[in-house]
Amino acid sequence: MSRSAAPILITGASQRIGLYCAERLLDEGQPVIISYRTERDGVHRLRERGALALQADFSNEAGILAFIEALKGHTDCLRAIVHNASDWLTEAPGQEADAFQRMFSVHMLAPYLINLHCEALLRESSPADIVHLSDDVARKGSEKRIAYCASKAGLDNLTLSFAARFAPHIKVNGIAPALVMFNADDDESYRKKTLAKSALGIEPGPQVIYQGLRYLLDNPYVTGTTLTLNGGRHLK
Ligand SMILES: NC(=O)C1=CN([C@@H]2O[C@H](COP(=O)(O)OP(=O)(O)OC[C@H]3O[C@@H](n4cnc5c(N)ncnc54)[C@H](OP(=O)(O)O)[C@@H]3O)[C@@H](O)[C@H]2O)C=CC1
Ligand SMILES: Nc1nc2c(c(=O)[nH]1)N=C([C@H](O)[C@@H](O)CO)CN2
Repeated sequence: MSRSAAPILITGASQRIGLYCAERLLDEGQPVIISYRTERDGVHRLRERGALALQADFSNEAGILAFIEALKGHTDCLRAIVHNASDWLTEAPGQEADAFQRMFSVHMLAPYLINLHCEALLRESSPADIVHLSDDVARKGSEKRIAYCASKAGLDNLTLSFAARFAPHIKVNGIAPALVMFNADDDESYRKKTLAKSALGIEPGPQVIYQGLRYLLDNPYVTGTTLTLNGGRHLK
């Protein structure tokens, strides 16, 4: 009896980019598992479309390990893992150490532990992929989000190490976007200033991330690479 298609896990898919990519994968008949931290309309929509939604908070080791255990209770194989979950924290006065710990946990410890504990599930699928969602800002640093940026730079390094460790069966790549989509509370001044930072000057929307994800999933000869999707921000 043929095995049903192995699911793709997208973390942090209750809204925005993760939700968009989960919906596109479902459109293609791809089974999807998501993690979410907050019960949002997007989670309900994905469940209605047949996705498995597992609640998880990656801000500490216990939450990450609890998610891994829950995931293994639902599947023994994975086509891919997309590490999308992220918190975009600034250094709030007096909260610096907490911010650093949370950024490290969500952007580095969670991908690290999930990759190590789920390697066997990925080896049940061929092809098999890991994709880390990073940030173009890791290229130059960020005075306003020091811990966020450092943790994304560390994530880029995890891409290199896991690509070497898991080859040839599992490909490991990253996507480093600059502005993809604004947040609802971004004011006109911020939007104008941000759009001016790239050569192309647009807010492209989440479809550009899905195009990058599709490329990485479909291409058998790419590993240890981080795709830059930044509108030419490095040219300004
Ligand atoms: N949007 C953009 O323009 C850009 C995005 N990126 C990167 O792309 C990815 C997607 O971006 P975007 O869609 O804007 O991301 P969001 O800011 O919408 O975050 C995605 C999800 O991460 C989840 N999350 C946050 N903290 C935790 C935690 N401690 N444990 C578990 N889940 C958590 C949230 O879950 P919940 O809502 O359920 O609480 C949220 O829905 C991110 O990695 C981001 O850094 C990079 C550059 C630009
Ligand atoms: N987790 C998140 N990371 C990032 C976000 C976001 O909304 N959530 N947004 C950005 C910005 O778009 C930035 O690239 C331009 O202002 C970066 N990371």
